[in-house]
Amino acid sequence: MALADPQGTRKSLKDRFYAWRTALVGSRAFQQKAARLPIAASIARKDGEALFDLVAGFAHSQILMAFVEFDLPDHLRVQPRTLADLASRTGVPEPRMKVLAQGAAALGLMTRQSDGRYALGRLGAALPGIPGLSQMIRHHDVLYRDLSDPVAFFRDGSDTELAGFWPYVFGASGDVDQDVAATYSELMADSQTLVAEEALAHLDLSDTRTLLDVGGGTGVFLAAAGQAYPHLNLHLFDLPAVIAPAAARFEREGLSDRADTTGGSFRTDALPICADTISLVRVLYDHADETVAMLLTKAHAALPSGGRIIVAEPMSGGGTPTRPGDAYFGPYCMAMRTGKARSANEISGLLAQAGFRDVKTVKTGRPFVTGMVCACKA
Ligand SMILES: C[S@@+](CC[C@H](N)C(=O)[O-])C[C@H]1O[C@@H](n2cnc3c(N)ncnc32)[C@H](O)[C@@H]1O
Repeated sequence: MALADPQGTRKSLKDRFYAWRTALVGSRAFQQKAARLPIAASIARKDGEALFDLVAGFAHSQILMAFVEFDLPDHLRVQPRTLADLASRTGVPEPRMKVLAQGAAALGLMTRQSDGRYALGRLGAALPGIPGLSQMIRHHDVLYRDLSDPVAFFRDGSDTELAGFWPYVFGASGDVDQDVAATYSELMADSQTLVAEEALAHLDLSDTRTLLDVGGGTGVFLAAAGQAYPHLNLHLFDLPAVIAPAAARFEREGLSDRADTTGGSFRTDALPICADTISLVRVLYDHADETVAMLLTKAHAALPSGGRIIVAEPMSGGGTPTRPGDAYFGPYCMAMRTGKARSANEISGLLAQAGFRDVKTVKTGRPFVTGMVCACKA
């Protein structure tokens, strides 16, 4: 049922209920009353804590950054330590180290023992074992600066530092300096181990003869696929400046007799016709819709009939926004200035538009590592 509002536009009953609920929850008088009622008080307290966590989130991230920068996981790896010990190991004055250690303990990175020494908490102990995580935290200084003026960032954001950190996405000709390529490839390779693990846990490649990984970087995903499927032929396509470490990796891992690389740019070159499955791991989210549409059309052309495409990358939650997809990868991709975090539905739409059929979203166990959408060429 729709009712007229004072401006003359008609509001649905749902919208009127929403306006009433929003005014009520935002009213100080209601908040004070709710704080005295048993169930409402517990909801209000939880909401208050959640809001405060959001308010303080940027300080939490910087405690995490300091925890990593001061190598605290390493200093605490073998034994708990006193503040004086940590202070002398890091060059941080003891009273300041106490503030950091207390903060890290509150966040689960460290714990404070009854003898006053500090140890690694479960999260802090896990961190060094997660491939690429410390490097990822370290490179956040760049995004942090880009977000330091969020009003300007969301309004315009035309001059972001992160875009310079990942210059390859601008390379229309695939023209990228070797040293620059090495810096980003290393970070990508470290973190790709997790992505490969997650993707392969939810994929069956037993029927695939040759897997072409487009934008495959230094070959971590292909090498992991090759190790998991001894019959699989591997082919990597990436910018010429990027592929040399992939060939070296295949050699090191004893995969060279069934692995090949092609240097080129998917913006200007056709994709090699060699595979019955093409994967795009963390590639689409770097690019605008037009580039993605063009790339998927090239992938469609390169596949035989019945061939398969796999898109694996962190995704927006779409209709159900998620913290990793929408409150991290969304702004991150916007700071890159060329791409965006898309939902599985948006990716499915782009795949269908490129001619793919049987488009399916694959549910992964750790969507903050990667989501996945697969489709077939008819
Ligand atoms: C975000 S990285 C992902 C690398 C790897 N798939 C992973 O998940 O670690 C994007 C990759 O796409 C490659 N790439 C970017 N533009 C490209 C282009 N025009 N042609 C081919 N590869 C490109 C980059 O060199 C880079 O290796």
